[in-house]
Amino acid sequence: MLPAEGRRRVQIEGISPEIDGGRFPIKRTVGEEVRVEVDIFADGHDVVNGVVQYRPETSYEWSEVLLTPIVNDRWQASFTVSELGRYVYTVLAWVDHFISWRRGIAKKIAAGQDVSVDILIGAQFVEEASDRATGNDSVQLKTWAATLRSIQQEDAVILEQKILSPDLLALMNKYPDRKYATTYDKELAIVVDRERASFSTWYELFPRSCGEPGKHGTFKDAQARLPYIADLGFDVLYLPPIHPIGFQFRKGKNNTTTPEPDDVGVPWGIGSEAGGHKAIHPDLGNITDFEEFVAKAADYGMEIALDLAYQCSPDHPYVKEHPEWFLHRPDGTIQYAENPPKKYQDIYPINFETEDWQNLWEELKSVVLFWIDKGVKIFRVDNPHTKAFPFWEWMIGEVKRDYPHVLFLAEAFTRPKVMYRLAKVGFSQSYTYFTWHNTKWQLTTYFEELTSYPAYEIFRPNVWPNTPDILHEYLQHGGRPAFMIRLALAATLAANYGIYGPAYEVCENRPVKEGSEEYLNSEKYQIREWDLDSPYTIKHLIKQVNKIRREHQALQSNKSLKFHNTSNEQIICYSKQTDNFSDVIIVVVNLDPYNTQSGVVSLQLHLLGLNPYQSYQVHDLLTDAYYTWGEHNYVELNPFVMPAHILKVNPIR
Ligand SMILES: O=P(O)(O)O[C@H]1O[C@H](CO)[C@@H](O[C@H]2O[C@H](CO)[C@@H](O)[C@H](O)[C@H]2O)[C@H](O)[C@H]1O
Repeated sequence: MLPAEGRRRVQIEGISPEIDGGRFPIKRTVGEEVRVEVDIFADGHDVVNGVVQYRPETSYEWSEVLLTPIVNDRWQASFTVSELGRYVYTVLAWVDHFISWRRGIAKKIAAGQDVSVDILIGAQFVEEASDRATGNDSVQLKTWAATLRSIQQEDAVILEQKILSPDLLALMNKYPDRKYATTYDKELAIVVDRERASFSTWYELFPRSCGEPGKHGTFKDAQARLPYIADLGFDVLYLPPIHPIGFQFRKGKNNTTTPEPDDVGVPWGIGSEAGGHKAIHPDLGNITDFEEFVAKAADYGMEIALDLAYQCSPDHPYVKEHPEWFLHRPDGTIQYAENPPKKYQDIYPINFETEDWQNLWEELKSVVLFWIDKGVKIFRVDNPHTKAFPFWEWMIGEVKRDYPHVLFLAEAFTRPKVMYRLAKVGFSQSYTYFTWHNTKWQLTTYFEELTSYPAYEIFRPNVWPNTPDILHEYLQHGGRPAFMIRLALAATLAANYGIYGPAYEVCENRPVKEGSEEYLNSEKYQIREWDLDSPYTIKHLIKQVNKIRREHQALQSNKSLKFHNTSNEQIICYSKQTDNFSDVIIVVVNLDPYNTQSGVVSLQLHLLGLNPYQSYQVHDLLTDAYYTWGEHNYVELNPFVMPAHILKVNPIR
């Protein structure tokens, strides 16, 4: 069968970014640039030309930006996304007969050949363009066509001046002949989020631990903690589930399955007679208290992130009202949830293969809409990898269509492909393996992967040195210096990071038993009191580091992250900078929490916009010291004093 149009000679291939053949969108935040690269070429020697077309998905009008050649038939163009929501982009390319003609005639003139017929051909192209143009441009092009026709072969100077005039070229570029243009056969999507998606500083807090000693804390008590958390410089306050907690199979302190009558249970064991995912734990307060809490947090510049844990305690109303949403075993019981080797005896997982999946999906979506209505704009999603991918793609897509400012953080610690897929189906941010990566090699290779194509386009890392589930042995054994080191790394390697506090700032390091990553007397199972004024706390460092992040744009994105050589395996060095080098930050960290380490860091100065033959000044934003640096620099860091340098580069002009 003949193609509908066989005269489209340009081939378009190798477009980037394009995720899985265009199946998934890339991610950007408002005001960010999208750089598109593509191979375009045609048969023969004709010159090709092309544009990247882009538009918000809801608009019918394309904007265009001209592609420029890089090398070897590879072209590039960049554009900026300025609105929240989804955009699409594609490529259009054509054989440019005018530019091909111009290039050919230039060579012939240079070789002194007769170009009288070529001039007439060019005039014809210009005339045709005048028909495509309107207004003054059309008049000008007609004049140009007449001028060309009047040129005599003998007028060598005029010949060159007129035919090769940049003004004529600019005018012709406005009206190319795209009759036989090739359009890339896909429109590729972009999800454009608000800035907090790419730069955020999280603090995880159990509100029930904010009360008077020995009493269950309320939202009102937690409200009193807001100035402290805001003062430390956090802008997202994440609360573990705030719903009623079940009684059947409730867990006791330290994850025992034999609770005392006064044990408070685990917040993730959601649902009791008092309600399910749309209810508030009666001991925390009521919906009005919650809304007040959200508003107060906003007054302190913080957003509340709510935990979205789609699972039910055996007492959850869904278990009675929708038994079909759970998988019943032949004996009629429901298997409790697991994330091997962890056992969650107090919760039932939802069965995403239920016959009634449409109603289930709608109900789960309604949970999100319910809390959006109460002022929540960020959801930290518990264990998303244990729920079906099609559900997430649908639910997040639906929610973001109407509420494009809403963000979802995927709390999945699982296989890399699964984690990336969750990001592709819509999660705005993702937890990472940072918590377990402590060596220079691990950190370098992992962050190089996260900041390279294609991960960079889809996966926004949110790194946590600790969580209520993970007290890494590095923190267990490394003492206060270990907490300082991991904080400095998290806050500077990734634009999104968080800590589980106050356990972090008070350097809580006792595991439930040797070899376990679980905390002793974990706040997941009991109310805890924390000494926020202990002399051991690292809150001053946290405050300082968060201030540095806010004041330095270089640290608010991951895209420029580059690692530099160091002569000592215990010392890691990396840099970040803004596109125009207005803000350049070099970070050096001693990874050894036990010993002073020293060595030489060798910087790739061209990556930092610095002249390799000139020294420059660095200002340590942690200690306020100044040093004069060059390409190779000696460093010495005592982890008991300050295990890191965060250096602002001041070029000497
Ligand atoms: O499975 P993950 O390591 O990703 O952990 C997340 O989900 C767990 C289940 O929701 C949650 O576990 C906690 O709640 C369970 C249900 O109440 C309880 O059985 C577990 O003992 C408790 O750790 C975990 O905190 C969350 O981060």
